[in-house]
Amino acid sequence: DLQRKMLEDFDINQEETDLWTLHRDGEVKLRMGESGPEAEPPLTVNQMFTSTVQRFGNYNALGWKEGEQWKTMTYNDYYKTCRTAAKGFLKLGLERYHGVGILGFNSVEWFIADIGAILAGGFAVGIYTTNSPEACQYVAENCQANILVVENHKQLQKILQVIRDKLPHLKAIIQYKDELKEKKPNLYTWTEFMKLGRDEPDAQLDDIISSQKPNQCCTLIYTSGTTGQPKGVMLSHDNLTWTAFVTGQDVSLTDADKLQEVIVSYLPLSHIAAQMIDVWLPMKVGGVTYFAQPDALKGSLANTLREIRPTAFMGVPRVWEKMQEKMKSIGAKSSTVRRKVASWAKDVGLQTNLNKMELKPLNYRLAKRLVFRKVRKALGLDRCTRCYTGAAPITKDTLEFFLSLDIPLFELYGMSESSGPQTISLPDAFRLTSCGKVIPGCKTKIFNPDVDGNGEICFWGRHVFMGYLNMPDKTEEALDSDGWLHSGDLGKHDQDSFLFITGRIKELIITAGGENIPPVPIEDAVKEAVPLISNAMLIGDKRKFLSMLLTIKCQVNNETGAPEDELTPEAVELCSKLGSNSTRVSEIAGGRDRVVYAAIQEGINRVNEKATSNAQRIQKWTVLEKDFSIPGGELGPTMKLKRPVVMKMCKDQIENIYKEVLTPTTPDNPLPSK
Ligand SMILES: Nc1ncnc2c1ncn2[C@@H]1O[C@H](COP(=O)(O)OP(=O)(O)OP(=O)(O)O)[C@@H](O)[C@H]1O
Repeated sequence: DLQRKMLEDFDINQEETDLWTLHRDGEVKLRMGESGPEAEPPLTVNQMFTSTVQRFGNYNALGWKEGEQWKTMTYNDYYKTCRTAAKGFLKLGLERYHGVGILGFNSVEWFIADIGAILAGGFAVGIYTTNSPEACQYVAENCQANILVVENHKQLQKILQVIRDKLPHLKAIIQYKDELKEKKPNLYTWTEFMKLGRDEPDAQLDDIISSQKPNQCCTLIYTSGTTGQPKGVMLSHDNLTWTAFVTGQDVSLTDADKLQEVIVSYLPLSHIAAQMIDVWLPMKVGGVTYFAQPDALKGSLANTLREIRPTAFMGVPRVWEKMQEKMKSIGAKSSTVRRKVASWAKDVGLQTNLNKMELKPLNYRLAKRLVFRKVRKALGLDRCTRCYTGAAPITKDTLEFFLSLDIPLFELYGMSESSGPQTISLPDAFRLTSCGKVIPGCKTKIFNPDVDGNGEICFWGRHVFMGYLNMPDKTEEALDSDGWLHSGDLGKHDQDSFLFITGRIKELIITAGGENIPPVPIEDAVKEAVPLISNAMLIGDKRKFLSMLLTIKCQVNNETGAPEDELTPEAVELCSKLGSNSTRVSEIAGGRDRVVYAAIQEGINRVNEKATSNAQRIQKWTVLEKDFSIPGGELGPTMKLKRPVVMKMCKDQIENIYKEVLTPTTPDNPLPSK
């Protein structure tokens, strides 16, 4: 009854709306159920926020560092400031269902702009800081941004480059850090912008807020483009508030008055995982979010974690891999005794955790005292009961490394199109390499399973998005007529309903001979066989045979994150073990280092020996002059390979590979030969 009343109050007519829409002002049917979490009354963002303010108004909501000092803001002030920002946006001419693009590193201003945009009836739209000016323009134009909020002069310059004639909807730009280097019309500092809002009366904002419905769009998440042009994923108020509710319950987040949850915000906020974990989940339970420094991923994150000691922490696989590499290199330098103790403890840790012993044996307790506790303290994870990984596949090696240190990494799996999570692994529901079980109130279906139970993973629930803004074909591809979201990922369930991801249909290679080949297992096998390799990309779509682009492990520029020519110390050591003196990529690429090339060929031969068919063998390969990177554009923000981009960038090398060929293949002679 409460449910019906709420729907009536919102003037939501469930019968007359579809499960999806393409329009910025569209409404969708809420996927509500009769009981359980599906029956939870729907809420707008404003309702969720004000309910938390009522309960936890005097608790800290946000924390940031000024000089050496951490400063905080309470929920009361957080809400007031968001309203001020909302009034500022309205004053600057933000129209209903138009974008406020936010381009910058995580900060208080980022959150306030995001929520301010929503309260004012606009769309909050995160833009990746690594985007080129053209990519920023694409997003800003696609969401019809009236306002752009940029971090600093560097980001401002990108917008100024594309502003002329190309952003007809844009009315104002706000820069939230640093002084303005030059005055321009309609360019504001954060202080000037907030002053605008403070002088505005409340009536217009209150009218907008009271007209908002949970089944309308409030946020656009742009996909990062691993599968093509970014798409604007429309998320409704209900998508965000319900997903925060159900996920918070699933992972047992505690309300602020019991034990306040503490989060460190550092992953790109334009990604749904970071938004859900840093903004919406803490808001649901009255948690506090502290902002890391902009150079977090260049090294300062470790300090922030030690200072803040989060109670839950999520890293994309690359973050955990980097921690693993660092710990290994520190370990390698420590004394023999320490190394022996650590190695013994790790054996104990892995065994105990793998066997999930309820009663922890004595040697485990000893290992905990001698090693595990110290490691956690050094990482700043001593009170972090939940460490998560997700957004991209992680290797078993990294999972086992952390498990052996008594730090189980709980996997999350989901998409922007599912407001974040679809499955989560939990302390009492954990299988190594599985990404857990479906979150409560949602369903997973394996579509078209093969004999092993492998098929496309499909999602259903109130977390499923509204549609892609103005993209009928893409929306129809993603959502079938019953409303199931087709993920494009391959996976299967074990007998206990744990989901295992086994590949991505979206990146399946279909050779000219018609064979379907998932590239990731082959790429991983090559990386494992040849430790010198940093990245590998399999080529072969519509081609007669498979080939591979390889990059070598090299140093990364600390400032820009761009790959350099110099090899990593590990790579230099590997070369020297092979009998090569190379210390730079340029000494290897293009076949210049025969010794290294021979070793790579040998590794590839070993991988080929295990290939399930001739068509799955790598016939040719080449080493590129530069490693893949985010600033280079080959990797997305969660370090997933952007295959279409690499295909374009390496067009010439790829054509070369397929040029000087080889006798054509026939069914009788599937292996091309010279
Ligand atoms: N735990 C996980 N293990 C393996 N893969 C994962 C995991 N979590 C997410 N993924 C992958 O990430 C995809 C979702 O990515 P996301 O919604 O962030 O899109 P994106 O990277 O921004 O853009 P695009 O649609 O261009 O790939 C999933 O479909 C799946 O392929």
